[in-house]
Amino acid sequence: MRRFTLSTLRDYGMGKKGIEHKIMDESNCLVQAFKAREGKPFDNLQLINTAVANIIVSTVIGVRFDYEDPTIVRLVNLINENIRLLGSRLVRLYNSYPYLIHWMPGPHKKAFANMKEMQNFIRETFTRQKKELDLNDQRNLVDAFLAKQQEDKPEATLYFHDENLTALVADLFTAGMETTSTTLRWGLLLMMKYPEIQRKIHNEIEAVIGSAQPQVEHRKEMPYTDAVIHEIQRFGDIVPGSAPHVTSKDVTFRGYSIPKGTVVIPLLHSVLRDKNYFEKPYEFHPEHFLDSEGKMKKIEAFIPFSIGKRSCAGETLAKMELFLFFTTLLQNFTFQAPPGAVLDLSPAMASTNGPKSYEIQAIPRN
Ligand code: HEM
Repeated sequence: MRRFTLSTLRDYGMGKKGIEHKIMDESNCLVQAFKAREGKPFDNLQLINTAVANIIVSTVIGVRFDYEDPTIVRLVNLINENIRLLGSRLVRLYNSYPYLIHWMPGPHKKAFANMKEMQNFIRETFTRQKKELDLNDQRNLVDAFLAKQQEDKPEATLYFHDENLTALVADLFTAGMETTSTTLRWGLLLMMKYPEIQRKIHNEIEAVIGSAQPQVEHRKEMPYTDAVIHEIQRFGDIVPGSAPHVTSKDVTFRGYSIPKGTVVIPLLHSVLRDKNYFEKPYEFHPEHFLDSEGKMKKIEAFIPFSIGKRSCAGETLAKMELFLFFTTLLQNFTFQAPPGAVLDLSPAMASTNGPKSYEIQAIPRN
């Protein structure tokens, strides 16, 4: 399924110019939506979520939605609520002792109900294109999946069944939306907190891009902005426990024997905060990623997408989104905190590490 997903996402634009243009267009829509706030304080959660969701939604089903469209708003709200519920104390306890907690009332019940609702919603809204399927003109990932269903091979019934289609689309929407938008929201919060860093990015944008549209090829000429984006990901540490894995055979690791079937939780958090690699692990310090000449420095402990065979399938897409959305927003705005606002950099409680809700002022730069 991973192989199918990666190659199909690639066929429909991921990692190509096509997706770059989609993100550039979406960044411009986001700029317009921010401008409509006229420099007044607002919470950027819904707008950033929806803009980022549009990229993965359009790759999977080939359409984009306006930011107020009830379909995308509902999708984003369901994902957000689940991310929040899955991080609650009782759900964490449930994950360790499911048999004990299962019958008790609590957020785990709501999380299950929500997941069901999301799957129904996805089934009804996003995957009902069987009737329109033209095998000679496959338009997106869902079409490609439905075409596989019709092949005369054992995989067609083993893997490419309707239930897996719904699960795959739900996973892609969740993985593709929440992570990138949370990182961008950390980024804007940090820009308000550290105006001098924001100023340096503005200067680099002026020197390298001017008033042109930011493109991925600008990144190699913008080491400071690149270093800041890396540091946002390191400091934000948004998936501290990666995804749980299970050993597929008995393993001996550094003298410890781990039997087959053991759940292993790789702590990306401890690597992203390793003082052997990062001079100031608990501070926001973009210089971690710059050498003495101000050039980008590669650090092997920078692993926010995890590593290995099952590392993030959307890494290339995510990096492109982070650079284009972030740079386009900073090209157009100076971000500042509303008067009297306290900028809290401790994460909110959820299954990913997102910032606590905050208000921001986007002051147009031209
Ligand atoms: C800043 C953004 C992102 C971060 C930090 C991130 C991080 C991660 C991490 C830590 C994992 C777990 C890897 C493991 O199990 O070892 C993962 C898995 C995954 N991510 Fe991302 N991700 C991001 C964006 C995206 C995007 C945009 C997509 C969209 C296609 C995506 C799709 C996936 C998928 C499909 C998996 C499961 C891979 C598998 O199990 O084989 N991610 N991601």
